[in-house]
Amino acid sequence: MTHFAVIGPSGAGKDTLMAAALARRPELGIVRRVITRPSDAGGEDFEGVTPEVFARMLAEGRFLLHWDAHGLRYGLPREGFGEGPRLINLSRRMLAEAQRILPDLQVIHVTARPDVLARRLAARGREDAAEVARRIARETGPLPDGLRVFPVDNSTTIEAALDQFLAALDKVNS
Ligand SMILES: Nc1ncnc2c1ncn2[C@@H]1O[C@H](COP(=O)(O)OP(=O)(O)OP(=O)(O)O)[C@@H](O)[C@H]1O
Ligand SMILES: O=P(O)(O)OC[C@H]1O[C@H](OP(=O)(O)O)[C@H](O)[C@@H]1O
Repeated sequence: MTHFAVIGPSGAGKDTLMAAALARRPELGIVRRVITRPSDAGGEDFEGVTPEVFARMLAEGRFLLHWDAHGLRYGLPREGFGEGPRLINLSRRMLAEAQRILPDLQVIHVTARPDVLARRLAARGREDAAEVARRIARETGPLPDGLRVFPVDNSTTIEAALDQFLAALDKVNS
């Protein structure tokens, strides 16, 4: 089984590309995240919980990995990992820890030009303008060494980025 961490700045298109890849490669699974965000927020398919419920799940050892970002808490439930390859929408800051826990970890790094990110986040409308600005400004530093990283540029069309994304998946699985 191979684990693919899908990383990159907010608005780069991680969720869009993961969903599109799933439609084309049915053997893939996506780890459904637990997030302290209202369940009706849209975008990815996730489990929305209150901070209290998140804290309880954490104390019960329910998460393989968890992190905080954008004023929210994110958890990857252990039951989301099973047979078959998995796509994982992961914080860039979690890569080193994820690599320790999942030694076969491969990384798909989705990026887009900053002006494109800003336009897409504004159009998505999930966050207000101040939060969009904070997301654009967020820096996470260099990626850790020793990981196999496949870059995907999603500055133009989703089809062009999906071709790069699927090529990365196929390279690992071939
Ligand atoms: N190539 C593209 N062309 C036009 N719009 C796109 C493209 N890729 C993604 N989008 C749109 O940009 C917005 C951001 O994409 P998405 O939510 O997939 O990004 P993300 O990386 O998962 O962001 P976040 O980390 O904030 O959840 C969405 O509204 C999506 O429909
Ligand atoms: O900036 P870094 O640390 O890489 O990522 C932090 C978090 O930001 C995004 O959250 P969301 O999907 O917009 O809620 C990513 O999915 C990730 O979980």
